[in-house]
Amino acid sequence: MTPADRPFRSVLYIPGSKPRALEKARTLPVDAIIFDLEDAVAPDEKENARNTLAEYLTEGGYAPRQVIVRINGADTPWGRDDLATFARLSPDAILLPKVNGAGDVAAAAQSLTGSTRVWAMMETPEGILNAASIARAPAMGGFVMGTNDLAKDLGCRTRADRLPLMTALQTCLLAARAAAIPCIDGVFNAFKDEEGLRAECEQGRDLGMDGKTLIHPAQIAVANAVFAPKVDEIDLARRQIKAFEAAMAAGQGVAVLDGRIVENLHVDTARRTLAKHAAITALEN
Ligand SMILES: CC(C)(COP(=O)(O)OP(=O)(O)OC[C@H]1O[C@@H](n2cnc3c(N)ncnc32)[C@H](O)[C@@H]1OP(=O)(O)O)[C@@H](O)C(=O)NCCC(=O)NCCSC(=O)C[C@H](O)C(=O)O
Ligand SMILES: [Mg+2]
Repeated sequence: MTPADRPFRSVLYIPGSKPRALEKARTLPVDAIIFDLEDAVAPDEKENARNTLAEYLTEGGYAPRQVIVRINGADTPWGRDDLATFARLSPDAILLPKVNGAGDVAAAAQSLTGSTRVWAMMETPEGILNAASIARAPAMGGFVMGTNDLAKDLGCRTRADRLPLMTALQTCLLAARAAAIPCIDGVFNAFKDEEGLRAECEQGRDLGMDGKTLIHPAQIAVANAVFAPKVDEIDLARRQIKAFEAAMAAGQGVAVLDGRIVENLHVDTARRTLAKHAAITALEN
C-alpha cells in the first residue's frame, strides 16, 4: 500500500486521559486514531494525560492503525512539552490544533525526525484563508476539519446541511488535493444518532473527503462503510478498465460502456477506486 492509497475512512479521537478507552482502541476497527491531549482533556489533567498516553504508545499494539497525537497549542503551558515528549515516540503524525499559518507547521516540523508528519487542525478563519500554504508546509501530512471550533468562530448556526461551513470545507479540500494530502471531515457530535451520522458521512464522501473524524466507537461502522468503495463502484471500475483496454487494443482512444464514454481520466479514477479497495482489504485481513 502506498501512502497515497492508505485509507482514512474512520479516524477516532481518544482522550489521552482515559486508560479504558486507550486500552479498548487496540481492538477497534478504525483506520487511524487521534490520541487527544487538547480539547478532550481538562487543564488539571493535562500532565497526567501526557504521561499516561506516553506509556500506552510506548507499549504499542495500535498497528496497523495510523497513530496521530493531537498536542496542545504552542501558545499554551503544555504545547512545548507535549511536542518534545511525542516527537521522541515517533508516531505517524503530530496533529496541531488551531493552525493559522504555514509557520505554525514549520515550527513544529523542526522537532520531528524520521517519518513523523505534521497534520493540521483546520478550524480557525485565518487557517482556512491560509489553507493552500499550510497544505504545502514542511512535513505536512494531512488536514483534519475542526468544524466545532470553526462554527464557534464563524458564529454560524448548526444546520444539518452544513451550508455555513461549506466554503471552508471545500477550500480545505482544494488545498489538500493540490498538495496531495488527505483531508478528513469534522466530527458529528450527536454520537447516538446513527442516521444523522450516515447523512453527514455521505455528504462528506460526496464532497471528496477521505473519511470522518469520530468521537465514539458506535460511529465506526457507518464511517467505514460510507467511505469505502461500494460493490457497484468496484464492479464499474473493473469494467471501465477492461473496456478502455479493449478500445486501446482496437486503436481507439475512447471506449463506450453502459452508454457513457470512458476516457483515460476515468480509468485513473477507476484504478484509484481499486487501489483503495485493495488497501482496505489488506488492512482488514
Ligand atoms: C462522548 C464520550 C464522553 C462518551 O463516553 P462514555 O459515556 O464513556 O461512552 P460509553 O459508555 O458509551 O462507552 C462505551 C465503551 O466505549 C469506550 N469509549 C467511549 N468513547 C471512546 C473513544 N472515543 N475511544 C475509545 N473508546 C471509547 C468506553 O471506554 C466504553 O468502553 P468499555 O467500558 O470497555 O465498554 C466519549 O465517547 C468520549 O470521550 N469521546 C471522545 C471525545 C473527544 O475526544 N472529544 C475531543 C475531540 S472532538 C474535537 O475536539 C473536534 C475539533 O477540535 C473541533 O473543533 O471540531
Ligand atoms: Mg477544535
